[in-house]
Amino acid sequence: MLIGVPKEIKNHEYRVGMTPTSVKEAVRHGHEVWVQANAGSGIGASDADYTAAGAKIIATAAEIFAKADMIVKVKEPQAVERKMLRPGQILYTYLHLAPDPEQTKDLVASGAVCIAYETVTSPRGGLPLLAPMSQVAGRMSVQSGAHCLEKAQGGRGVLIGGVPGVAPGKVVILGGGVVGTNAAVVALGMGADVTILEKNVDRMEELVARFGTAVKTIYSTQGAVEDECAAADMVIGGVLIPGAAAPKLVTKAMLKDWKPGSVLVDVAIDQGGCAETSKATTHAEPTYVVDNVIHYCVANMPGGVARTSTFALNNVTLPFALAIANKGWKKALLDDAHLRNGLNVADGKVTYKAVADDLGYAYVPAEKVLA
Ligand SMILES: NC(=O)C1=CN([C@@H]2O[C@H](COP(=O)(O)OP(=O)(O)OC[C@H]3O[C@@H](n4cnc5c(N)ncnc54)[C@H](O)[C@@H]3O)[C@@H](O)[C@H]2O)C=CC1
Ligand SMILES: CC(=O)C(=O)O
Ligand SMILES: [Mg+2]
Repeated sequence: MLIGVPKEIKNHEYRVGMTPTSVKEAVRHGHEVWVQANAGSGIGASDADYTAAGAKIIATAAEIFAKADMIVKVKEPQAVERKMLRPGQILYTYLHLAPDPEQTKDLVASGAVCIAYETVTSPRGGLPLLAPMSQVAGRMSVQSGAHCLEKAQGGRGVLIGGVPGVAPGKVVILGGGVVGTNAAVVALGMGADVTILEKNVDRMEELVARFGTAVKTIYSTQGAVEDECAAADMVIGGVLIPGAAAPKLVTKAMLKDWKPGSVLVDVAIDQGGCAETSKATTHAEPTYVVDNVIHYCVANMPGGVARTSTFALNNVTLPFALAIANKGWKKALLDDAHLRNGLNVADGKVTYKAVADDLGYAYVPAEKVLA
């Protein structure tokens, strides 16, 4: 199979779909890999590194999209990339379609086979191709939020860990999954006062088993969200209903009760965000203020630490990329129900129920497209 790796073009997105090591592995399995010139420059991988791994360096994305059987990316295809997709071409990347009707419309129109990293599942539960980026974003969220709390950034002027004699800042984490757990690791490491709001009782038991009494867990209701967030210096949004638009836990009306200069880091923004006032921002302009609350809503946070993120992502995406390339997408998806859960759009049909429901498309199960 001819695998194509274009350079990412989203704002300040420095990750790349395949590392030289991943390319070498694909070539070893008999595949041809075309990598766009400079695609790896953001992670310190040169064209020479890719050539040494067996890739062919191609000048433009257009040439890659025109010929490749499978496009391997990181971020959802931007409008100019969507125009280049071809019927039957495989697109393997993050998509986050539920909050993105424009992208969904274009992917349906393209006739391409669109496999979303974020909905592939695992026999052990969870979302294995989302998890490493959630680990990164969760850890980064506290680092970014702490920076926003500095006065020069418009923040409250609170040092998140406090000092002897002065209480630490209060960090409230909405959702105790991968983002939430990793945010807690860093917030606790910095000495913050940490509370996690969660809906899943088993998950709360796991959090307590892991962190002991160092974190407080509270069952997530609207009242709990109101009370805890109003007392917080930093709120981190890490809720998820897989594939669906994020639930709006924080209403605009709630913000008037929040501390002036407090910060909301809405990591869930790639699924639309968990606050009514959240809208996606970029690394170039990561924040804006609503009702004296700083909003940090960068939809590709891991792109900011592209080296760590690219290697972490490739660790989990490569085995499935090889399965698709070795067997062809239909057999790979028929053989593996968990990879099949990644199929969001194929042959002009929406094959992921939450996306179809949220955006008003007819839902066609993946099994029907594969029949
Ligand atoms: N902005 C960015 O750059 C990045 C964003 N993300 C996003 O972060 C979000 C969270 O991802 P993960 O932690 O991997 O998901 P996860 O599935 O591991 O955790 C989500 C948690 O939210 C909980 N939850 C659901 N509804 C809730 C509610 N009403 N109140 C409290 N908790 C609730 C679930 O029980 C679950 O434990 C996703 O939207 C993901 O796409 C992930 C990586 C990077
Ligand atoms: C998960 C995601 O959206 C990202 O890593 O950018
Ligand atoms: Mg997005």
